[in-house]
Amino acid sequence: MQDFLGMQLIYTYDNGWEYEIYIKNEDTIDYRIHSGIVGGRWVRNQKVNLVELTPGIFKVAWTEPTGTDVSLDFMPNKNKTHGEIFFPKWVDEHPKLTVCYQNDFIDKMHKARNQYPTYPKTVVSEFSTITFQQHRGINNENVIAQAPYQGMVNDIKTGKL
Ligand SMILES: C=Cc1ccc(O)cc1
Repeated sequence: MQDFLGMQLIYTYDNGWEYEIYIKNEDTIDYRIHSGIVGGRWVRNQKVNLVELTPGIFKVAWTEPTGTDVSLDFMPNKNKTHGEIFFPKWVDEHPKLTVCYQNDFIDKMHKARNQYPTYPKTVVSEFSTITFQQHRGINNENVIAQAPYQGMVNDIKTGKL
């Protein structure tokens, strides 16, 4: 578990969506979405349930202010993850409403999830390939500290960021 805490990972789902996550501590993540239907969205200090299922394999699961539920399995030693994402109907219909630095728009997310329909949900079930991983220490506020931009992943991978 100590190896996983503090990790920054960038991974591309088989459907092409590119995500970045920072495992900030034993119950907190930050993440950034680099591409996909909600590309541009980023979130800090999301509370999660994090468990080590078996040595080297981790599950991270949470429910978001949007009503979206997420359960991710990380296999860092195999450069693989698997994600189950349960989108309420409104996020599927209005994905761009969620594209923001969510921490500044929690009230807007709560209003939208009450105002728009939840059901039927859309479940996205995808494997991904981890293309980058590095240890950044626990509770490092500098890992995910700005909005995603075109070319950011390259800047991270080449050490410019
Ligand atoms: C909806 C959030 C979300 C964050 C990370 C990830 O891999 C999938 C979904």
